[in-house]
Amino acid sequence: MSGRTYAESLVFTGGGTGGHFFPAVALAEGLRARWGGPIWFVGARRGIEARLLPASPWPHELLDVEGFAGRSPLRAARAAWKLARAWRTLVARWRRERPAAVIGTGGYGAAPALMAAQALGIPFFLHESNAAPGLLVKALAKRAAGVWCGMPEGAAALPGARCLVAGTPVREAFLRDFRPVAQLAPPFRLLVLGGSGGARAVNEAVMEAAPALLDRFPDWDILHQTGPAQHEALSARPRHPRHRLAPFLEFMDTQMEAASLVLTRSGASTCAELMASGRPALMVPLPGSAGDHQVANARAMEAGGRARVLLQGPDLARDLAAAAAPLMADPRALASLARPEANRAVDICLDDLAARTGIGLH
Ligand SMILES: CC(=O)N[C@H]1[C@@H](OP(=O)(O)OP(=O)(O)OC[C@H]2O[C@@H](n3ccc(=O)[nH]c3=O)[C@H](O)[C@@H]2O)O[C@H](CO)[C@@H](O)[C@@H]1O
Repeated sequence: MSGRTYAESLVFTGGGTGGHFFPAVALAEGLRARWGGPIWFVGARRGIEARLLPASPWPHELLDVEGFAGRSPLRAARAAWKLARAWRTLVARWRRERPAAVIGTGGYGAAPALMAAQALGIPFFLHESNAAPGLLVKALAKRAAGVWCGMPEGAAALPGARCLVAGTPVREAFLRDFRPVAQLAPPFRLLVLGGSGGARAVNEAVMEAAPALLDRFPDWDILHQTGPAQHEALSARPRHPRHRLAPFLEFMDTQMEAASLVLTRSGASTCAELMASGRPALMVPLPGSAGDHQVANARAMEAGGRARVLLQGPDLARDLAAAAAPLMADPRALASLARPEANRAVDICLDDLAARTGIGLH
């Protein structure tokens, strides 16, 4: 994509996980409908974006960078060196081809572009989905032209920044009416999600609990997203004939629409998509996520009457079967946990972008 120029473009940067990449896709899709100028993506060569951007319509650049969190000193030093090299490359290019603004949705892949924008005085915006902001957002928030937060707790954790509570943007496939849960007919579907990378503990627990649950509830089947890394090993194991596995689900909106109940981790994008599609959830937050934000996300869903929360303990398979059984026993009663709410985050963020930069959007 190096034949195209960054000049006057809006650059989206974010990734590593889907939770950091898909909000950028959602904002870019919304922007495309309201602006005729060039749009770019900048991400990491080893993030989820490296798999998804080549098949997308977006011009993009993938940088050789890696994360710092939890690394040994040696690997952290290598990550710092790669970050500096990617930053220098972008600064050199953007001096000649100056973008109009840069929008970062977090993750290590967003660091070089956001830091390059800061160095060159290009206005930049941040989106933080979680209740507890990530490292990069904390480091850059005060210098950002605007910080768009998924939750009020995120804004409260960033004093001195120009925060706006906008919600978490969802892709345009989620900006529509969904068939109400109460209208679904047998076979009812339990959709198991582990976030963009899959969830090892949830996978193990579901493999163990599924046979008895499916025998007990003959009206149900299970579609289980394992994550690409664990798919092959899990596929080789015996399982119930109504238990299907998939490494990654491409059309998450239609998969959610077909589900009567979603058993899931509580990453911010998944929460936003469950709200938009009005699907009831049994949430098993990732233990030990930064600032315990997955527990905060799940509790917020529960407080909104949209989910039950199950904290991961030593016998997750047993706990999960005990929590799922009463929900599966009465699928129509699940409708009381289904509270669809239209997602307006894309427009809220883009209106702020227009107001703060003067970029004309229709
Ligand atoms: C382990 C980890 O670090 N998780 C974090 C990561 O979440 P992670 O990327 O796992 O989770 P999220 O739930 O936020 O987002 C997942 C996204 O991937 C999509 N998807 C997922 C699976 C699939 O098969 N197909 C598909 O399209 C979902 O529809 C959703 O848009 O970023 C989130 C947002 O900062 C955080 O809240 C999570 O704590």
